[in-house]
Amino acid sequence: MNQSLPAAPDLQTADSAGAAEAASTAPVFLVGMMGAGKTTIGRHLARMLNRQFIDLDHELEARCGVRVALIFDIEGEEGFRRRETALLDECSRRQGIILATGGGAVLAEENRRMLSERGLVLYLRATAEELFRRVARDRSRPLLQTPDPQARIRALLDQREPLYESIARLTVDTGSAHVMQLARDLLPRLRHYEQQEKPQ
Ligand SMILES: Nc1ncnc2c1ncn2[C@@H]1O[C@H](COP(=O)(O)OP(=O)(O)OP(=O)(O)O)[C@@H](O)[C@H]1O
Ligand SMILES: O=C(O)C1=C[C@@H](O)[C@@H](O)[C@H](O)C1
Ligand SMILES: [Mg+2]
Repeated sequence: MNQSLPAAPDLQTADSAGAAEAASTAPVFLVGMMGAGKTTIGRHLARMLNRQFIDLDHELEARCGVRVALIFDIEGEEGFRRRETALLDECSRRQGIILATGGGAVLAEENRRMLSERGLVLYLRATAEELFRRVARDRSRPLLQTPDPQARIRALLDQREPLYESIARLTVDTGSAHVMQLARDLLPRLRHYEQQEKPQ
């Protein structure tokens, strides 16, 4: 398509009361499939920990001024992945943030390296059936706009599960628990991890 996306504005910096402490704390990266709960749980976690929350898909949309689906339409998945990698490189350097990645951010080896080297990778796991239930009615995910989205989810999960697992320091089965409860249960695990990581 002969259309180009607008130039990107700068990343907004949200100040928070915990900014001073967060400035020296490694970022937390949420990975997992579409519908795993990265955006929803990440937002709760950030609020509970008084950290800045960044959602990579939303940040990309804010910078391009269009939705992810339109980026796929105009530039294809390849163009989207290039933008995703560039933005991940920038955002993953920020200390103290909670970053919800896109479901396919783990596909590129370069991205996996950034994630595992720069922060704590938390994998939100769910079965293909659960994922399908959560995203079935949502039309915003271009990779699921196929005649059989459930089969697509299964195929993507088979391909990606080993990639999520290869970089995850913590894994959480999201099952049927409420997202708020999942975030609450994660707090002590994150704190424990951060204590261990602190230089003695
Ligand atoms: N554990 C859960 N139980 C029930 N519903 C959930 C759970 N986790 C997420 N959801 C719901 O599933 C939908 C998708 O969640 P969310 O957008 O957070 O997923 P995501 O991992 O960010 O997906 P994407 O990679 O496409 O951005 C939302 O409506 C959310 O409320
Ligand atoms: O799983 C994926 O590949 C994607 C997930 C979403 O978060 C978006 O990043 C986009 O829809 C692609
Ligand atoms: Mg999301």
